[in-house]
Amino acid sequence: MGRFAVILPAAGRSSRFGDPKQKKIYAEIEGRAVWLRSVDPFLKHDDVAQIIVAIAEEDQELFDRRYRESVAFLGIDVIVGGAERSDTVASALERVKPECDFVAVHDAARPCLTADQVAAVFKAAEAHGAALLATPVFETIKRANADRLTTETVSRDNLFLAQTPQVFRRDWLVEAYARRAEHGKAATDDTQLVEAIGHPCAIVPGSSHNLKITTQDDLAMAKAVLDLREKARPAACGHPYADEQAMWNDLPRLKPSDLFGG
Ligand SMILES: Nc1ccn([C@@H]2O[C@H](COP(=O)(O)OP(=O)(O)OP(=O)(O)O)[C@@H](O)[C@H]2O)c(=O)n1
Ligand SMILES: C[C@](O)(CO)[C@H](O)COP(=O)(O)O
Repeated sequence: MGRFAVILPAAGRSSRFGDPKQKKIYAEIEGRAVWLRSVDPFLKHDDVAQIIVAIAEEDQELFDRRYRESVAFLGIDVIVGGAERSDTVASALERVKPECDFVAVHDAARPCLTADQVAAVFKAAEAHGAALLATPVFETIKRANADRLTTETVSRDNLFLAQTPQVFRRDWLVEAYARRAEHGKAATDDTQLVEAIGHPCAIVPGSSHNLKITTQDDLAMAKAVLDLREKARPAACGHPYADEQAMWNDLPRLKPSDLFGG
């Protein structure tokens, strides 16, 4: 089995979140910060050897004050990120321990990831060298001009929405970052850079529930997802599903009474 380092980019500005008092990753859902919820599913995985959280320079004092004990207890390494997401990942990559042969990158702003999804994307990365969670595009895609008038309908065949975690052989990701200047424009995710050096990345089925918090609406949605998941837990209500993934697979066909009795 590989040894995995996990990088959580958490150094963004939350400019689209629209809350001047608090960045999205520090918002709390049922008393636990979004960034800590994003770390949680990795803590359950035996092959995780290191977790690195990269925060913004201006958040250092707040982070230390609020999370010093959690960080020490969980053995998390904290570093300062950069101006763009890829700068943040590049800095974190330099801190990965030598014994880690795979690196997972997961947005600190995706708090609804599950341990089963982590296990699936780790396994695919071991098999293919690189893997990411993604969901198929189900809606009709329009291209518009600057006046917001549609000009074209784009085929959605084989189109996917990229999520995180994105997991790579360490040597591939290091090479991709070493050559990122060749890429031309800023990469919005890490698979772009790995694809650019010639390595396809395997798609592992994600879920719309693994959403990235960008706006306040997304925070409300993440709260609803986690609330639903908490209520649907087998131990909480004694429904017949012992395995969480089996329950999620069946969810579209279930009646509320199957989950909650009555
Ligand atoms: N310089 C940056 C920019 C982004 N991120 C992180 O990358 C993830 C995805 O970025 P995004 O959702 O765009 O976050 P923000 O940059 O904070 O949001 P916005 O673009 O609205 O300012 C987030 O966990 C964010 O903290 C980062 O670590 N360093
Ligand atoms: C990495 C990512 O979450 C994959 O969907 C996304 O690309 C981040 O995008 P943003 O431009 O930083 O919001």
